[in-house]
Amino acid sequence: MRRWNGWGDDSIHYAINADALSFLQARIGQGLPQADAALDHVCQQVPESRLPVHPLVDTDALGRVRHTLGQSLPDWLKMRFGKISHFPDGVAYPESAGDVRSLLDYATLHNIALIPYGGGTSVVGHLAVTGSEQPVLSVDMSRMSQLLNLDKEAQLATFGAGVFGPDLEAQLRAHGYTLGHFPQSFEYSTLGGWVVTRSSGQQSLRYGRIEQLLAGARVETPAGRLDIQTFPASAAGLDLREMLLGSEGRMGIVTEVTVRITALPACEEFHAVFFPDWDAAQTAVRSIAQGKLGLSMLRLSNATETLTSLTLAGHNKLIGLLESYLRLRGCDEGKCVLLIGASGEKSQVRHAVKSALKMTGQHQGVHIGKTMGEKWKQGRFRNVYLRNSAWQQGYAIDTVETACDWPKVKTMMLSMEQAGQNAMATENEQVHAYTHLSHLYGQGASVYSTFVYRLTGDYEHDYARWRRLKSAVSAAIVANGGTISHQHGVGSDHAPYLEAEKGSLGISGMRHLFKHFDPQGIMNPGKLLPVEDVKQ
Ligand SMILES: Cc1cc2nc3c(=O)[nH]c(=O)nc-3n(C[C@H](O)[C@H](O)[C@H](O)COP(=O)(O)OP(=O)(O)OC[C@H]3O[C@@H](n4cnc5c(N)ncnc54)[C@H](O)[C@@H]3O)c2cc1C
Repeated sequence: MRRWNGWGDDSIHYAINADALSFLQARIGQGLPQADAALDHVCQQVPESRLPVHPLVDTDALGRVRHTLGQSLPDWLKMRFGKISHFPDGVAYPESAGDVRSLLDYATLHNIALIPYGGGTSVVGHLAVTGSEQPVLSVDMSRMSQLLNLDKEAQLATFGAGVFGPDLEAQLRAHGYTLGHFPQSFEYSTLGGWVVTRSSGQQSLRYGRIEQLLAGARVETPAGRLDIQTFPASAAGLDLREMLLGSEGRMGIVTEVTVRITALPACEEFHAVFFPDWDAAQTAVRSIAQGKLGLSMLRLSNATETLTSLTLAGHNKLIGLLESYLRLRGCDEGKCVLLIGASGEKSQVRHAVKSALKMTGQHQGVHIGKTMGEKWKQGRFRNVYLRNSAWQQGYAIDTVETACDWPKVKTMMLSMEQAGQNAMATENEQVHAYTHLSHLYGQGASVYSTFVYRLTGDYEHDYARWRRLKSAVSAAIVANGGTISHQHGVGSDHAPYLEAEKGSLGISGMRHLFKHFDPQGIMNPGKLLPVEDVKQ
């Protein structure tokens, strides 16, 4: 069963090996294992629902607890410490666009705030119940998950928006296709969620971000139904897909999505290349990205992330042998690992990998074959479970990400890590910070930093620590000319930083757009734009 206060299935445990634990203890100190609040106890805190009766609305406490929060660190703190101050008043599970329309009419009539709920994997507070006089209904889309149409000639597939990643891929695979969208949250996130948060999958270099995969959609808004038609390309004025992408549930509820699919690749390979230092590695990946070689993935870890991954991998002897070999080839302390993925016809894959390896070779890259890349592929959705095990050992793991142009990438990486470490230095606490470039473009790259630090066991204290680290790293992103999010979206946690990026005219344009579709301001208030903005 899905864990209510952490990541994934509660029968899956992925322990941190003893060496990795000692490594962490040596860097940031011994963790303080935490006792979690019991689900029963939290259910008892759920207040009486303020919702009028509706046949689709369920007000039972367990369902409301399960739909209260997402997966950000502050969400975890609230769930683990049992400190949830606001719950939705009910949950609805629509099965058709007609059900969604009926819920919108009900919400409009009774002035109820609606929070569309996909898979609940948001890491930026998209699902938070803000707490006001207005009752709140969570609309869980998971029952709208069918493949509704498959046009093989145009390579388009239409799904109910609540379809989860594995189900979507299984339905396509049965016909020989893939969407190729694999965010790390793939197992528990949904197509509708991907669209409205502008998600990016690990193999976006081949398949594109969700922006490129989205062909059309059906959205039920308080003002009526919006059908966004599919065209291979169009010069007919503004592109309505762009209004939906990144709308974070503020425009309406997406009920159907049509996506561009690709025939399943005949061949897929993941290779690993080590570089002696960051500068050589960054120059190599920039050249590869700008060379448009037809790869599916490039993922470059900095030295600390490389060391952390090797330690977490276990297999001491094998890693020891690998490190001796790398040392002989000039990659010692400071080495950085690059994973290279390629998918397609065998000849395409061979050609793309060969060209990439030629370029890495020109920048002192040492190719070590496919084993490490294949291991990464096998564990790519399992590694997330480490967040649970780290928590049990008394450590918090948080991530912050951005994207910026190539000339800013290295400074951005160093500034983000430093900002996170400085934020904790006031308490004399150490932060284990490391970074990778997760998505690479000709113009620049996403910069994705992870911060591991100790929990104190006190909710207020841990929340204040998170707030301080998040603010410091976000300020560093803005100061260094990055976007406040490359792939996680805005939600409530990034909303204060949006104006720095869009400008006041841009923000008021968004405000007016949402008001057009949602005149009463009932759709996911307080996310993306502060609540009062929409009502102006
Ligand atoms: C461990 C982990 C790893 C992650 N890795 C990645 C990654 O690699 N790439 C990436 O892009 N993101 C990643 N994320 C972030 C998250 O998975 C994405 O933001 C995802 O797109 C959210 O989808 P969801 O279905 O879970 O949406 P939810 O979290 O349920 O909702 C997110 C927002 O979308 C709205 N929404 C959801 N469905 C609909 C709908 N049908 N109509 C209207 N609004 C809707 C909600 O109201 C909310 O505002 C990760 C998160 C975690 C926890």
